[in-house]
Amino acid sequence: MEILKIKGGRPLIGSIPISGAKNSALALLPATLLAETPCTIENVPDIRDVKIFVNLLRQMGAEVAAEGSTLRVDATRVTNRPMTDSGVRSLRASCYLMGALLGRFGEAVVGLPGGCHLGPRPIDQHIKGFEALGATVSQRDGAIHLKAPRLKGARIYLDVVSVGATINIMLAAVFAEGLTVIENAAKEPEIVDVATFLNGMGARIKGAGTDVIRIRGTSRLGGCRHAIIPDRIEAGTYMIAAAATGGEVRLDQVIPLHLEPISAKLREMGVPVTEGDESVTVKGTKNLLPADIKTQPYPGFPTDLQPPFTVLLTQAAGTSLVIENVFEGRLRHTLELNRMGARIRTDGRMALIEGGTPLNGIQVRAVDLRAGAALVVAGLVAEGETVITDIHHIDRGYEQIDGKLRRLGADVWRE
Ligand SMILES: CC(=O)N[C@H]1[C@@H](OP(=O)(O)OP(=O)(O)OC[C@H]2O[C@@H](n3ccc(=O)[nH]c3=O)[C@H](O)[C@@H]2O)O[C@H](CO)[C@@H](O)[C@@H]1O
Ligand SMILES: C=C(OP(=O)(O)O)C(=O)O
Repeated sequence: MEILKIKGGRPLIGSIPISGAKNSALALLPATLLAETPCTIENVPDIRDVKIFVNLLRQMGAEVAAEGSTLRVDATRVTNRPMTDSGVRSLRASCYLMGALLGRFGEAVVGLPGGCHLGPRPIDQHIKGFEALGATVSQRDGAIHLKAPRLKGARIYLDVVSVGATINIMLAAVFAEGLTVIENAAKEPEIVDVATFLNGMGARIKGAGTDVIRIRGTSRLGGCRHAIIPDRIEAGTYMIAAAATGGEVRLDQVIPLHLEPISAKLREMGVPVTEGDESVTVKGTKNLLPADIKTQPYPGFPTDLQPPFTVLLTQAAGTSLVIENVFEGRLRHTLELNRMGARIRTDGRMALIEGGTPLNGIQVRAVDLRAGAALVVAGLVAEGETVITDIHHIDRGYEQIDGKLRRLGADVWRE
């Protein structure tokens, strides 16, 4: 089991490129199952979740060839088989096999998805969507069984704004007869990326990025070439780390508009953020103001950046409030941060963070992906050496985190 060691106290200085978005890549890979000819996907992040998903595609009979960060996926010889192994159960995005296999074969057996433990993560809205399209859905032996001899377009209102349900319904609906309308759809940039990819394959999807998405069914899709959008969560993590260490960091290959919820919050705290065409620069300040964070679906403040942002708030001059509106169990990182010297009190979905608390390097455990990212930021700020265990969680979503941090002058290594 690898660990990360960080000697804190050095400001991050310099520039690094941001990789392709995890949450796009993990939806585009299953989307390739819908194409009759090979797809080429550029800017694929080299992260653990992608490797696991590529293995799942290979298990199903797809040919996947990599050249640098470009993947060529030929899913023409894929056969439908129950997908229930540990890879499926370790990924949240494996739930997209339901929509993609239902769309392609009219039936699917897919194990219940995994992903970060953030409290309950139901899939009732995915199922509501599949049923509205005409599928029968049942759960047996830890797997979802779906069947629909013919999918028919329908009007589907999501009771909660869900990234996963929006994408899954899009995947199933591209071959549904007639018009499917998703109302109260999620608006994340990754959803727009998936719709752009599917449209490149020949699908007819309109409205992605708004809360009403219209999908007119088609009978065939072909492969296409597509470059994944930059990972706004990876970028946001480094923006936070730059601010927390009082450094100056330029992030290249980003879409500044996607980072606006984070840039706006940093500016509110007195941290200058400047935007180029495809870059953002964050300049740390000694006088960090406190701020309140309420996580929301896009374009609100992203839940995935709440854990690392909490660390920044421990360094502000005053008390800050965090309200985690998306996942009820996403404050577990605060326990480890308190062991490092933070003073954070939690109550349900709320955390009250006392600012101006020095952090000390100790051994801590990454309980999930972004809790792990929070500990990395804490380690960069802390006095002394921080040892982070269970870093396989961090590797799920950050490409070469130690290498990128070293390029910015951090004293961090993997053992
Ligand atoms: C692989 C991937 O893209 N993961 C992202 C995706 O997760 P994921 O797609 O799982 O998150 P959702 O947007 O679906 O979840 C949002 C909220 O809706 C609830 N819900 C969701 C579906 C459902 O059927 N019923 C239901 O009640 C969830 O419990 C949660 O409270 O979006 C989250 C919210 O931006 C991010 O944190 C994750 O990084
Ligand atoms: C919650 C996350 O991922 P997943 O949905 O894949 O568990 C995340 O990326 O922070």
